[in-house]
Amino acid sequence: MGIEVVVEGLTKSFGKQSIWRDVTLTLPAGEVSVMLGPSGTGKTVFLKSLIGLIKPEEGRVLINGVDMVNSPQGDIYETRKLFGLMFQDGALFGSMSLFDNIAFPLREHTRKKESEIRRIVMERIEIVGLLGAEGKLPGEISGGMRKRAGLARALVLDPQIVLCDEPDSGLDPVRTAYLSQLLIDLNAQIDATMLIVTHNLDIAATVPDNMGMLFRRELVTFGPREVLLTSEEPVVAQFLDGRREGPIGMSEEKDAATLAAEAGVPGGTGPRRIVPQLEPSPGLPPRLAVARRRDRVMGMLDRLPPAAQAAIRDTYAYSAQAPTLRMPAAGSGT
Ligand SMILES: Nc1ncnc2c1ncn2[C@@H]1O[C@H](COP(=O)(O)OP(=O)(O)OP(=O)(O)O)[C@@H](O)[C@H]1O
Repeated sequence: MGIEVVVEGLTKSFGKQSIWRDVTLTLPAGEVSVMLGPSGTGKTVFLKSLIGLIKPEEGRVLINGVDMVNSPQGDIYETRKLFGLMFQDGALFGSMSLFDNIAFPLREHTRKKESEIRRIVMERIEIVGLLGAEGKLPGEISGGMRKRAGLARALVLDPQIVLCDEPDSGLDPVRTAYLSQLLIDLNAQIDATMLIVTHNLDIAATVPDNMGMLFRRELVTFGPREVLLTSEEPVVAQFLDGRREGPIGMSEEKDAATLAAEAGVPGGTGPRRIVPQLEPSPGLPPRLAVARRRDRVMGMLDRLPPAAQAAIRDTYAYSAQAPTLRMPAAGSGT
């Protein structure tokens, strides 16, 4: 099972530029979480802070008792091996075949024999639906395939925590839908704790158990998906409705005059409809996180806003009756 990630009071700036302050949240073990936020709000910096690649000035990131901010480098390096990382561009080596790209972490960080490496790599290639493409170079395949290869590479060291930085960037809506299904299938197969950074509203609506949002140097909210999806917080509502009216401007924040001029412009289009979360593809095991999440969320129900409580009750009433929202299995063309 994946490992819980506890973030406490994390604060980061670069020189005089404050990125975010006092970020506190817990990524529950084995569940899928999404971090939303307008461009430039420090989502990538947040991911890098979780693995100890960027040092926040204050706060802690606790993983299995190791603080990824303040522990000795050796402990941070060891704990980093628990992570699988998928970067925006797939970060593949252009001169290596997909097979060699995906095998790279195994050859670099383990002493496994080539036969064992082959078995692991082919297994991960199958999980991400790239069987048959393993001999190709990254330049010979589509952007969606490169992303899936990046995901396969993130999986070879059996990570217990998977971080994906904008896995949908550059993908069309259909490819993004396949990718959403792949992320849920992956969670069912490996039960890892997953954090996905994205702007994509379809991924946000259908994939995560939990959602958060960074804006104006703060974590606006983080919790069960129903909390954010029913939130009336202006920045959350604007982001989820994809509107221009609201606190988010072209350069992240609008000035007071623009906001005042917008006062009175009708906002959203009424209550948002919450679509059901995706289920694993047929033939895959159920996600173990589902039962754990249900117990966890029901235990905190009376502390959540009324709209979120109602949505959570609906979620579980719905899943008891008709547990199916599913994309076809990923094909090799995406
Ligand atoms: N190593 C660094 N040194 C100085 N500033 C940095 C560094 N890394 C990131 N920044 C700054 O931190 C801010 C947040 O960047 P980040 O890439 O985390 O945003 P983001 O929310 O991931 O954006 P996007 O959604 O556009 O990818 C930016 O202003 C960026 O210039």
